[in-house]
Amino acid sequence: MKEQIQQKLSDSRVARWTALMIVSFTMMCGYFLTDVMSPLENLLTTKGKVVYFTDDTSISADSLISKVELFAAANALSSPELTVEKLEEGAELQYMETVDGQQQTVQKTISSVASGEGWSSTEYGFFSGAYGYINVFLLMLFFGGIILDKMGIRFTGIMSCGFMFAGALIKWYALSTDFGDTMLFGMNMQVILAALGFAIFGMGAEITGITVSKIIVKWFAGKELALALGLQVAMARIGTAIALGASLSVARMMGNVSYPVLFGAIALCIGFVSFLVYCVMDKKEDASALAVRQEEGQSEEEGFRLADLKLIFCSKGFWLITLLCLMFYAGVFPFLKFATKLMIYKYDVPESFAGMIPALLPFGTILLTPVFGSLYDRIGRGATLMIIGSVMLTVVHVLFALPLMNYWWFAVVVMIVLGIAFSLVPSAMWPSVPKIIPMKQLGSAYAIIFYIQNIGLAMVPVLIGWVIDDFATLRDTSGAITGYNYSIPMTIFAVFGVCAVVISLMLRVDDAKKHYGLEEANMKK
Ligand SMILES: N[C@@H](Cc1c[nH]cn1)C(=O)NCC(=O)O
Repeated sequence: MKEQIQQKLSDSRVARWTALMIVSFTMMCGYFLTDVMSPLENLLTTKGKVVYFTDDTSISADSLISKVELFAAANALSSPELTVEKLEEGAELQYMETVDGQQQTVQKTISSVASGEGWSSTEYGFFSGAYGYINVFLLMLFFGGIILDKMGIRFTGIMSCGFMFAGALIKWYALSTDFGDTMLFGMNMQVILAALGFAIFGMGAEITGITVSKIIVKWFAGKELALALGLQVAMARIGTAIALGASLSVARMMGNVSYPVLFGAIALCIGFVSFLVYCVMDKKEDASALAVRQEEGQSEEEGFRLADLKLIFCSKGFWLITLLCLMFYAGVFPFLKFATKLMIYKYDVPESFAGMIPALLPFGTILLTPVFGSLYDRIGRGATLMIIGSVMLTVVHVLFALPLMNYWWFAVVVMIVLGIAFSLVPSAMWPSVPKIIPMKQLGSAYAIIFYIQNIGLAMVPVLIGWVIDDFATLRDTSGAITGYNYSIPMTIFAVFGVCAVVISLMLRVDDAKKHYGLEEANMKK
């Protein structure tokens, strides 16, 4: 009789790709919630109601009312006695507007009205950075990695999904509640509570992120690892793209910024259930791996010891990857938080389309990240891919900073280039970590990288929000905001790009010396 050879569940193609799809779906829901507020920056930073017209222009309700009344008075028309309540879908209004430097009478029809929250750019920056506050200041990501290596994938994943969901609910509650003028720490209570929710969500999202990375390495090591990591990132980017492309329309349709968050929380609930399904597969994988080890007479896998962290901390290659991650992602994710408003004020894109241009970036990466991942699996050249991506990031931000080519199509082209850069670096960076750090310490290694990365995700939006308020906001003599000059904020993003280029070059040199294998293919022939 032929002897049955024991196999691990992950040796089955169907099983490992199914596991990948399930956990990637959970991550996708998390990424949706991470960026769901980015297209709402203009709405959040406008006070009172915002009126959207059928020609895709928008204006604050107060400013519209005074324009309509001024027009009626100037033309001896009976006063329309317009109030905010009367501004509703379908209403037609006439007033004077400056078109190409000339005063013209315009007639517009309202398509929707949504409530602005009146936040300052500084408050928006504080809120956007909150994603990383608990991770960084309470060292939760660092502990999250240790919990992952000590307590295992199932416990950590369920815990972190729970945090994501709880944080999303708090954020939704804050945005759907009117706190009046209640202030806390010099900021509106709504901003503080929404930031708290986002901080708890961010802790959950990051710990889920390292858990999912470890899951993929567990199922795909020695197989299609970079492709699998690339596909997971690609699915996550679908979440980002939907958030950037659809969030404003949902807020406009429902009349309030809280609804996109509510939809995200519902999606996350489904993502949580899908992670529970994965846990069943994970248990079976562990049982089959144990049976293989027993059959082959191998001893129990050695557990994680705190002392093992020394190996991580002493690796120069690890620190270079970590710093590259900090600089590269500081130039991308925080940029996305401000990109929609950049499109409105620098490239004159109507607000209803403005989110579509940043949404091109994750859409491009959906295809390209797995393509570059598969390239890395088969051909190698990981360090080179990271250098090229970092150079592209720098060029893109320099182009955004320069006061030239302020055409929407140019913004589209530049955003596509950024999409390529944003595919190149992650598809090479994440699969490079297991080449430097062994599996046993991988949870902690990813956690430390994410920890340092989160310092950028937490601080850069705060910095940019403050810079926009103090150095980029253009005002008329009465102090009213007339526009924004994005040169300084975009120069700051370009500096992160330059740092990423220098670090990726150093990584390439270090790889040549220490032979991590970053330039070699991942797949064993
Ligand atoms: N640590 C995450 C950061 C993040 C930001 N938004 C959602 N997650 C990360 O780096 N993920 C890998 C990636 O390339 O998205």
